[in-house]
Amino acid sequence: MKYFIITNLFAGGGNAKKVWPDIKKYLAAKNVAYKAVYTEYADHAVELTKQILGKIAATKQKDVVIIAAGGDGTLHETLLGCKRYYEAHPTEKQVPISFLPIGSGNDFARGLKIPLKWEKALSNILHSDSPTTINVGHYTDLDNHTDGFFTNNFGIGFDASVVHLANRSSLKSNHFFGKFSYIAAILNVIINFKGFYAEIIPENESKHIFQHTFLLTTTDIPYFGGGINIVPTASALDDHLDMVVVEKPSLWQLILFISMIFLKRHLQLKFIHHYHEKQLFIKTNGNRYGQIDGEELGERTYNLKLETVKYPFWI
Ligand SMILES: Nc1ncnc2c1ncn2[C@@H]1O[C@H](COP(=O)(O)OP(=O)(O)OP(=O)(O)O)[C@@H](O)[C@H]1O
Repeated sequence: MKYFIITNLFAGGGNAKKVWPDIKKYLAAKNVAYKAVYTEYADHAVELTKQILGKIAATKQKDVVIIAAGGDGTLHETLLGCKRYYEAHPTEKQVPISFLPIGSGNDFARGLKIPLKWEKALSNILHSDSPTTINVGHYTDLDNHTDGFFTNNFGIGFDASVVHLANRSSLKSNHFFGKFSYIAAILNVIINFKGFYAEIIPENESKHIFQHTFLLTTTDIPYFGGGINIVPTASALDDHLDMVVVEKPSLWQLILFISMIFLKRHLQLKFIHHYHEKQLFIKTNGNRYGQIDGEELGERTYNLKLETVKYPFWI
């Protein structure tokens, strides 16, 4: 087996850079055939993936795996690179994606029970002998006819506003104070957030309308936001997506919501709506922040179709 490793040394607030020399030593000690490439800017992993797949096809290499080594953002870009490459080359055999979690949140690893310790995760990759089909999230923007994919979640509202604010915080780049940028952003959003209008159309159902939406997250895995178990029953192995809509809570409802998350019983609360569907449509009014796999989508309105599509993973 040969491994192509797409490495984001900036993942995990410097953690990836710290552990990378040990990962290389581990691979050398086990005589693993691999080639590592490094991301040099945001979105670079998409291009690197396409280039690697092009070379694999041109040299007719078999028994190859692409490993995304970094955080969920690096995995997201690697999946996008693969999907875009095979859209252009539909007859080629799809190379499986593997994930070495050396980022910050690592929600995909938590969701798929990939060990968070890199030694164990890498050992599992090297001992795996066949691909597993994962149903990743796929969205189509019905307004501008673009599309994209997500391994974890697509969030509109609260979670996306937190990602947006935290990314702009002067604390974020500090290795020690980085996590406080999220706490500060969460408090800021809780105080200032205004609920927004959203329409949800589950498969074969009529429209559900929410006038004051706080959180509208579609997820393929149980976790979001770096380990928050938002839908404990979600699974990337089935062909369904889970959506959680939280109506703007009062302070006591918010406290109840957070407490119930720890007990994994928050989905029973009256102001929380849970959907488990093969296909969902979302329409929102007013500009709102969006996030996809923890990466910012900017501020806009949404008119989306959401479903799953398959891709082979090496986990
Ligand atoms: N050389 C680079 N310089 C700056 N940004 C980069 C570079 N390489 C990758 N990036 C960007 O870094 C961002 C974060 O990467 P990633 O998600 O892998 O790590 P993380 O945020 O630490 O982990 P997680 O998403 O699991 O919390 C991504 O948006 C990616 O595009």
